[in-house]
Amino acid sequence: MAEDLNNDSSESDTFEVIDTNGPVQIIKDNGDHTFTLCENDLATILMSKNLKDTPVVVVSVAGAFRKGKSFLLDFILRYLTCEGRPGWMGDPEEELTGFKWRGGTNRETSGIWVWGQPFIRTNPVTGEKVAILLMDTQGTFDNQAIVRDSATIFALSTMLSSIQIYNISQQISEDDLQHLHLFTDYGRLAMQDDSSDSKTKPFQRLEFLIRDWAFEYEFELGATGGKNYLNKILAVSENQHEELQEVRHHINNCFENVGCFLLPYPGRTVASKPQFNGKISDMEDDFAKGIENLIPYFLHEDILQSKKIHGQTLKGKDLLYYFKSYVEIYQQDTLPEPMTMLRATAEANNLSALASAQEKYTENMDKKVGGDHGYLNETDLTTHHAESMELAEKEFHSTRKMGGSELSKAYLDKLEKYMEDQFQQYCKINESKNIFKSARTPITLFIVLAVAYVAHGILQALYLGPLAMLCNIVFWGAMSTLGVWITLKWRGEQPEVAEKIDQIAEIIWEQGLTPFYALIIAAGTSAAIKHAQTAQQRRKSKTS
Ligand SMILES: Nc1nc2c(ncn2[C@@H]2O[C@H](COP(=O)(O)OP(=O)(O)OP(=O)(O)O)[C@@H](O)[C@H]2O)c(=O)[nH]1
Ligand SMILES: [Mg+2]
Repeated sequence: MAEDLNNDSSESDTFEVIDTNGPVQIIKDNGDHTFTLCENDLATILMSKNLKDTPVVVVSVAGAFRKGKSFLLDFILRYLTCEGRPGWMGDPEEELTGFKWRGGTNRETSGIWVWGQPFIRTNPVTGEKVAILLMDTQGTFDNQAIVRDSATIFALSTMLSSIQIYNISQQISEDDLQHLHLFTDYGRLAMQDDSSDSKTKPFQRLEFLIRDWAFEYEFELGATGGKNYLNKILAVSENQHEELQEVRHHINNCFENVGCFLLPYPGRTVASKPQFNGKISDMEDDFAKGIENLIPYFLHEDILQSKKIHGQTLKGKDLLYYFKSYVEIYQQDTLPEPMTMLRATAEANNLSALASAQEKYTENMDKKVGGDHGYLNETDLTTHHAESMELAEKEFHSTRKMGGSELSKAYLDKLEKYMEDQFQQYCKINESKNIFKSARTPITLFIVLAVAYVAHGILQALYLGPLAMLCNIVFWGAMSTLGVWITLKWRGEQPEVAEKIDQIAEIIWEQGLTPFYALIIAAGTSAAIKHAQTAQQRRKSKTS
């Protein structure tokens, strides 16, 4: 039934030939929270003669770090290598090799690895010939990873596998479900495709694998106990909190099939002896039996299903394309940042404090500078802005927030920037209400034409013909500009031309009329003072 797959690179001679006789890293952790696809190495495997046009079954193991994922994959390897024949578990004294695994606290697997030699099988039920590809992943939440790293690896392995084995220690906690929710949603986001039918589930098969299961008296070991246990965990009831219900609905909506297998504790040697090298003789019998039952449950030829995306079966060459495009999506900045619950809550707190502080500012500004109010002089406007800022900042500080002062400071800066921007808008609105200012252009033009008219008359009387002519030109120039301005304003056309006229009028006003106006005011004031002094002197002399 099985065929040996020899990598024939004749059709892939654009790739540098690599040794595919063992684990091959296909996604590299760059150590700076970014990942790179090892395209050449992946292409060497997926574009090989036998795999390129063969539907692929991708078996992935993902979950928290240091929980025996690579160790399990090495037993899957033995099963596939022996084609599942009796005794496939091997010699009880044989060392366990394949994907690298070891004890200790430091992470072993980094990025994503696949076994370089896929296994060809034919499903006896469907007659479909498929190639099985084993995928080992970096554990989530190791001490070097941020949430995005874990989410990226988990999401990529879920998106690109047909069986995702979610490896969990001891029992399924709400935490495990929340993480699954976050990671698969991160995957679903990257997979979003307008052409896809939103009713089709994005992922195929999810298998919870519970290690060190200790409650055999409640749920028996193996797939049956696992199924019952999972039914209990994923049950949705009306009196459950909305958040719990949502996670459960999400899992059901994301995966076509969900299963669970309960595996017992492997014994102290496996769990904590540094000398342990994977010998079956060092394992508890129950555990070895569990492994023996578990792998056919996952990989029995009858239930093998090739990888499908949007309903389309993927062959080796298609999988290469999807790897490239999905990794690329995670390398861009277009996806939202997945966050820890604490960070997300803290950001939500700060955002809501920011929103209410912004509201406070606009509400208070509107009291004096809003649409219904008249023009406010510059000093009062600035004072009112300062008061509103103070009120808004007080509002921001009075809201309780998680995340500490550093995060809070970033939002306070945003608030200040918002208020400054808003203030500029308020200044413009206020300016537009200044009737005198809006009448400045016609007044200026009118004064210019009046002065030119009078000057023309005087200069003509003095026989200064050329100068009088110049005044005449200024008069008609000002008159027609005023006509154009009034027409444009009235019809609301070509505002840029009207604006240009306003600017010219402004210059004439500032340069010519304002000093003249100041002169008149000064002269008027000094005349008034003089008049008052004379009147006072007269009164004094009368009384004496
Ligand atoms: N308690 C317990 N330990 C196990 C089990 N299976 C394997 N181990 C031990 O777990 C340790 C880690 O095994 P690995 O396969 O390297 O774990 P991993 O999850 O791949 O680790 P990372 O690659 O670092 O994420 C080894 O010492 C194994 O002997 C199990 O079912 N229960
Ligand atoms: Mg590992």
